[in-house]
Amino acid sequence: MIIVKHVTKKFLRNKNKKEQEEFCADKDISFEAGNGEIIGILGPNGAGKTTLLRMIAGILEPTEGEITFDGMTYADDEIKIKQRIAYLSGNTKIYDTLSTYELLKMCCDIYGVDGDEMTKRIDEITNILGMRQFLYNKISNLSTGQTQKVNLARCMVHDPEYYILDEATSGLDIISSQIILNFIKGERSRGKTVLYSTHYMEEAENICDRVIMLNKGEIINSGTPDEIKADTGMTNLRDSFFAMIGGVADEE
Ligand SMILES: Nc1ncnc2c1ncn2[C@@H]1O[C@H](COP(=O)(O)OP(=O)(O)OP(=O)(O)O)[C@@H](O)[C@H]1O
Repeated sequence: MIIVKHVTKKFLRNKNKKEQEEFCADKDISFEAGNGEIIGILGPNGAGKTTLLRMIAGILEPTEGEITFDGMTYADDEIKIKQRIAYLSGNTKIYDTLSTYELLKMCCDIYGVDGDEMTKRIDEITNILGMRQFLYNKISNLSTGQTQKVNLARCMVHDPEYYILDEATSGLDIISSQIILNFIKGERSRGKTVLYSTHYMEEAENICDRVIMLNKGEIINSGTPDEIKADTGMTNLRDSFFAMIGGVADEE
């Protein structure tokens, strides 16, 4: 289980040409994600989704608050946590002069997955994500969707317990998206914990057990998609979101 307790992240931004000001990218965020659950982190551009996931992945340190993974914290158990998480970020650069196979082998080396276990794991991942056809091609020659599959594949070679997925299906066609969504659902049924940020409200409604809706760094609602729809009197999450924020507004 991942527990996020009163997490805040403050950054400095330029107020004008001369002055800087502090602002909260995430403000007092608390939620829990249990084993066998997919939790959607939803919100518009700039809502604070990536910042939140980067803190949960141990890349950014919260200004305030605490994050625990089955009781472990980054302060005491950083290596143990990092051995158990998969973090997929929207802008990860991968070694594109390697082939998919070479990259997966390198990731296996990093996580200490070797011998028969490595062969089995690469084979499983290749089948699940449908990568057989381009396994030995250079990553620089792959399409956007194929590259995104490689990106997901490289963070799961160690059979992680917690998935932190930022825009996993961004830019993918419906077939590639569905392969990734099916994989995520499969991992949920194996008891894994999945945090899943997306702009696609319909997708979230489809796969998430619960969603956290963020706007301007704050949780504006959370619950099952059905609870949020009932709460706002809407028939879909997209309309619920607009109902909660009172229409379309400028970023602040
Ligand atoms: N390192 C940083 N320094 C200063 N400001 C930052 C930094 N990282 C993010 N921000 C700001 O924090 C706010 C939240 O950004 P974040 O990337 O978390 O939003 P997001 O919900 O993931 O947006 P998107 O959907 O556009 O990716 C934005 O206003 C962004 O400009």
